[in-house]
Amino acid sequence: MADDGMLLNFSIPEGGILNKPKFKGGTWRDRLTAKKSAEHWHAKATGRLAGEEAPRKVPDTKATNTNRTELGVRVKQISKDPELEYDRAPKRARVSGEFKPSSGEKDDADFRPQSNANVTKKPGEKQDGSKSGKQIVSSLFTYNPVSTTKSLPKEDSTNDAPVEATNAPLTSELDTFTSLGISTTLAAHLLKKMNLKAPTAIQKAAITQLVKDDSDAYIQAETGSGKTLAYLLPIVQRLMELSANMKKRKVDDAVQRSSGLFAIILAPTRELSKQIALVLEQLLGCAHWLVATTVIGGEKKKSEKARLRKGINILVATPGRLADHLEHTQVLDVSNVRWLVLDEGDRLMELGFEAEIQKIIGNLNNRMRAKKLSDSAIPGLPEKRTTVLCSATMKMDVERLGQISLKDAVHIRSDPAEKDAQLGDDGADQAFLAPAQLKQSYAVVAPKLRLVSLISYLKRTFARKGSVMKAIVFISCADSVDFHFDILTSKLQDKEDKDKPKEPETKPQEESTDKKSSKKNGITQADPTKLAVTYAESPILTPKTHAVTTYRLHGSLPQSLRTATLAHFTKNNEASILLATDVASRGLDLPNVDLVIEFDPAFAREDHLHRIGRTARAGRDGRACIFLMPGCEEGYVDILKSDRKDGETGVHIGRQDAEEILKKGLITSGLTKDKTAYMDKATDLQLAVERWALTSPARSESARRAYQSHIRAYATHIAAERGYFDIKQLHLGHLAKAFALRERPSGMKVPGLRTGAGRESGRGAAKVRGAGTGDAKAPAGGKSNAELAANDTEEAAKMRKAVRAREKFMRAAGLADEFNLG
Ligand SMILES: Nc1ncnc2c1ncn2[C@@H]1O[C@H](COP(=O)(O)OP(=O)(O)OP(=O)(O)O)[C@@H](O)[C@H]1O
Repeated sequence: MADDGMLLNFSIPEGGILNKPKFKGGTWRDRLTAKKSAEHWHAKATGRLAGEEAPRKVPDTKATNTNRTELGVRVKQISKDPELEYDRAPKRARVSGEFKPSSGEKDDADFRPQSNANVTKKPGEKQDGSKSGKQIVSSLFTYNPVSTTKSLPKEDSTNDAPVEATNAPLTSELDTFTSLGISTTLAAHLLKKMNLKAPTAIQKAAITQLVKDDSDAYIQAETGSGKTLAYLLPIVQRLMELSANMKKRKVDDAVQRSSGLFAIILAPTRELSKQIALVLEQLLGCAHWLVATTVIGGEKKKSEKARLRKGINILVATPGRLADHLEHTQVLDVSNVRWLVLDEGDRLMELGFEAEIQKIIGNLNNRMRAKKLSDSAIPGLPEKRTTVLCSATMKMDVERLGQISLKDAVHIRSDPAEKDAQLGDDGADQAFLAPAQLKQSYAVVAPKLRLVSLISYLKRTFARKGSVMKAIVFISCADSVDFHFDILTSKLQDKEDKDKPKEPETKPQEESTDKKSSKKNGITQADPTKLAVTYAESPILTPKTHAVTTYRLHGSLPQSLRTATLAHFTKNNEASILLATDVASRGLDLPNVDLVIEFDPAFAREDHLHRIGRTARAGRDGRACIFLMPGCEEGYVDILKSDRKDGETGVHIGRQDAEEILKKGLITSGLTKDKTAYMDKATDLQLAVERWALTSPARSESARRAYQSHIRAYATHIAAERGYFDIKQLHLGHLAKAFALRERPSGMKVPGLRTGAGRESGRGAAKVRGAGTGDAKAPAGGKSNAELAANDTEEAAKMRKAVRAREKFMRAAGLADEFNLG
């Protein structure tokens, strides 16, 4: 037998005959190189390198750092298993089979599959993705946090059941304005000129009390219940009576503008003051001898003085401006003032007007006393001044305002049977609720999907002509409003135009592809990236059948522009969306608002109630949807439930998730069988937005600013609600994607996160996020999570203080921006 024919009866272990050597000594780099080299030769020996690639293990997605899926983050994964360890960019995968890298893109790691686990295959697609169908790779849909309320039963099925409106005019034949003590002249005017047939419940209660009694009053009723007329009607009625009496006694012809100032209405903002003045003007149409005006700043004091000099009977004012006039305008005589109304009491206090209000009340008291001593009071004028405090919500500071301004006040509510408003432990009003007919829902949307979900939601909302006329989208800060306005009013390119020369870096930042002015539907279309432009048609939302116009409103816009924008939005009878900060949350009565979207949740429950109260007014229907992120934010649903009269039963709060929103908004033909088509569409949309942001440094900068301001604003949620909106739980890297950013901007100072601590979206952020989950490890920099949390609280408190100081400074400096909250 020849040697070469000898059989050796050895069993070869599966792993090969070469045992994996243990490497000792040297630096970690030497050890790693030696290990890799051994593995290489081992693979060669087993024939893998000859033609096929060694199969890479699919990493355990749970055990890995989710941040590696971030846009622009070079993939680096550390695992205990050396076969899973790699530090190289995996191959680019095609998105929708069409995506090619943009020359302007810095890093495209987000479009690479990190592992097979990240690849969603369509039915019929080959396992290796080499394809018969398209391969969808979307980092938008990977590593998203899981919703904690997904398993809850759907509650919106009962949403269609008709609910009786709680802020509508009364329907009983007995409830007429005249039955409350309003004169037939005034009641006829209400009917004929203002189309108001019957009072609302709060009007019934307030008018009955205030037309016959001089006691102070505290009016509290839900949003959109007609509080403005509840205090204006009795004042006008009483002044008309005074005038009639003077005529009868032949003391004078009647009350006229020179007879004196009888009533002052204070409101926290110029917008609100103007709105009140408008309603008052309409009312005075039947008593033209009574004259009203406003002193609200924003125009020269000289012209305000001139109007005051001519004589007025009713004054609508902001506290800062009135206090100023009381000090410097001699001609302003307040000795006859018998009605003082403090509208939106809690807002007046929040904006720091306590000192001004105290000054005004002190001044009124002094002048009234002096007049009484001089014995020249107008006959028939009440002896005592009536102060009315008006608010939809009742917080600690409203109580404080009540202490300053009211004496033995009567508490007026829509339903006298309702229990008295009580302050909860957190100072929140337990009795205040949203109008019952308002349909509320929440959308659970992961941070990465927020932008595409918002666009999809709006697309769906305005798809059918006439279904929704007006929507307001609340956004936390001015920078973010500007950023979203720019996106919604720009023409996003579906695909990258390879032939188009890249925009030079030096090109003026304001220039955009859709800058030419045009006129459509009476609305001027212009370059929306210019701050002076506050409304423009929205190409991305406009279906074939009708135009959709997007507006923006925030406190950083000049007053004249804000006023003009609101006026235009009010008059626009076509589909329109207002993107706004909380400047639009209080008191504003914008007609025909069908939908309120809280894209960023409000900083406090009261603000949330005021925001959603911009719809479902005076008995009309309305819908409100709040975007919440999976995780702790979902706990906020309990707050939503407590907004409802039927809160205990926990019904009528609809739930939607991103998948549903994207499907409904992006898949227009219901025929598609492809269950993942929405992912394709959403990815394309996200890419289009990112390309749009990359085409100009101005846009990239705007995105970065919006992102930073958003995070800072997030840190200012009130302490009682910070459990739901915990900045330490915020996935900063994922959130960057919602601002069209491919990575989290570096060097950003986030409350609770030191600059540089999270060089990349993953690391620092992950450590801080761990704080909320009891992770005891000290984050980079040696600070404990508790310290970071404390820092966060301090930072947030500092920030709030700074905002208040800024507002105060603006007022004091005569920049007079009482509304500058954006
Ligand atoms: N009696 C009535 N009948 C029908 N509509 C009314 C009546 N009274 C007021 N309205 C309308 O209701 C809307 C809301 O009124 P108003 O702005 O006074 O509400 P509000 O209670 O002050 O709301 P908010 O708390 O949000 O400031 C207005 O458009 C107003 O014209």
